[in-house]
Amino acid sequence: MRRCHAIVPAAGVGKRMGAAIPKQYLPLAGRPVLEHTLACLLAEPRIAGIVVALGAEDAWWPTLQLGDRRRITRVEGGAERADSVMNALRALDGVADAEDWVLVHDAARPCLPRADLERLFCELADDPVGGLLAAPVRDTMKRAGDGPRVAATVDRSGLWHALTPQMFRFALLREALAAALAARVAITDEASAIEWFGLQPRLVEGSAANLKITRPEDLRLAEFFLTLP
Ligand SMILES: Nc1ccn([C@@H]2O[C@H](COP(=O)(O)OP(=O)(O)OP(=O)(O)O)[C@@H](O)[C@H]2O)c(=O)n1
Ligand SMILES: C[C@](O)(CO)[C@H](O)COP(=O)(O)O
Repeated sequence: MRRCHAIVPAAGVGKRMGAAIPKQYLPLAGRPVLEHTLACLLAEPRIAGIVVALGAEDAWWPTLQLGDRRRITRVEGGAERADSVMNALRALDGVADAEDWVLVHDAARPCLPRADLERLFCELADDPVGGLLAAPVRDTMKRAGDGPRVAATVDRSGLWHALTPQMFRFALLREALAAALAARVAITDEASAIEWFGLQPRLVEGSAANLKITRPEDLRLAEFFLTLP
C-alpha cells in the first residue's frame, strides 16, 4: 500500500458540547479525548505522520501526553472543518507524493476500532477513488416540517451515516477540496468534496462505536466503547 499521511482536524470549539473547554480536551477514561484519537493513529505503522489542525487560541496542546511527537506536525485550523483540513493538506505540499493516501480522522472520534481502520486500509488499497468508514442507518428517518412536526418519512434504504477516517489520494483530495472551497460549496466531510468533483467514494462499513463526541451524553457512551476490544 502507498504511504499514508493522517490529518486530524482538532480546531473546533465544541459549541454543542457546551463545556468550558473545547471537547477534544475533555477528560475521557482518564485522558483527554484528543490523546485517545492520536494514540490510535500513532499505533498504526502504515501512517507515516500526522498533521493536526489546532485552534489559534489552543493552549491545551502542550499538556497532552503523546508517545511520539516527532511524527506530528501542527497547523492552525480554519473557520470551518473543511478549512482546517485544507490548511493541513497545504502542510503536506512537498511532503506527500500525488498518489500517497491521506487519511482524515476527526479529533472528536476517539473510539475508532482497530478492526475498522484495518478494514478501511484493506478495502481501499487498490481503489481508484478512495472512500470512508460509514454505518448504515438503522432507524426510521423523519424530515421535520414547521415546528416539531413530521413533514415526511424519508426512505432509509441506501442511507448511511458518514464517519471518519475518510481516505483519498493526496493530489485528488487537495484539488477537489480547494475547488469546492473556492466555489463556496458546503463541505462537511472530505467525501462530499470528492462527490462534488464528480467521483463516487467507496463506503466501507464501520462500527457505530466510532461515534463523534458532540453532546455531553456522548462522553459516557465513548467511555463504554473504549472498554470494548
Ligand atoms: N473549524 C473547525 C471546526 C471543527 N473542526 C474539527 O472537526 C471535527 C468534527 O467537527 P465537530 O464535531 O462539528 O466539532 P466542533 O465544530 O468543535 O463542534 P460544534 O459544531 O458543536 O462547535 C472536530 O474534531 C473538530 O475539532 C476543526 O478542525 N476546525
Ligand atoms: C466529518 C464528519 O465526522 C462526518 O460525519 C462530520 O460531518 C463532522 O462533524 P460536523 O458537525 O459536520 O463538523
